[in-house]
Amino acid sequence: MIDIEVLHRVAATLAERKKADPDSSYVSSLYAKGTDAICKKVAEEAAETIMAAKDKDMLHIVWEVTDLWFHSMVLLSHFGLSVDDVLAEFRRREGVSGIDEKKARTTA
Ligand SMILES: N=c1c2ncn([C@@H]3O[C@H](COP(=O)(O)OP(=O)(O)OP(=O)(O)O)[C@@H](O)[C@H]3O)c2ncn1[C@@H]1O[C@H](COP(=O)(O)O)[C@@H](O)[C@H]1O
Repeated sequence: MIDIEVLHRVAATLAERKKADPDSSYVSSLYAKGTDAICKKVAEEAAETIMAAKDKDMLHIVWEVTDLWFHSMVLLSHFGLSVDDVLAEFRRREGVSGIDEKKARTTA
């Protein structure tokens, strides 16, 4: 299994890029363009993931999901949120069936 620490290392780079020159860094250029541009990239990568899945193209599914995770991480970083916020939410949900969770939501 590959160590999840790569996500933390990339997240640390994304934080550093807040101080970088948008001409020399793709991530800085996205921060400079702002929330709408970052959201647009997230939507584009989600759409490209769907197209790869429809084509049953395993290599492109992995590439597009990586692009989707990456741009989602840029979005988190843009709002001062971290990978750990998402991992903590996964941990909170761990073992809770989506079916049970939905039932609890609709009866509340
Ligand atoms: N993981 C990534 C990563 N994944 C994808 N991309 C870039 O995301 C961009 C958008 O992907 P697309 O497929 O939409 O490409 P495109 O059509 O050319 O893009 P647009 O012109 O539509 O914006 C491409 O330029 C990819 O190179 C990434 N850019 C950076 N990283 C990480 O972020 C770090 C910082 O990057 P810089 O800020 O550029 O130094 C890097 O060291 C990496 O660890």
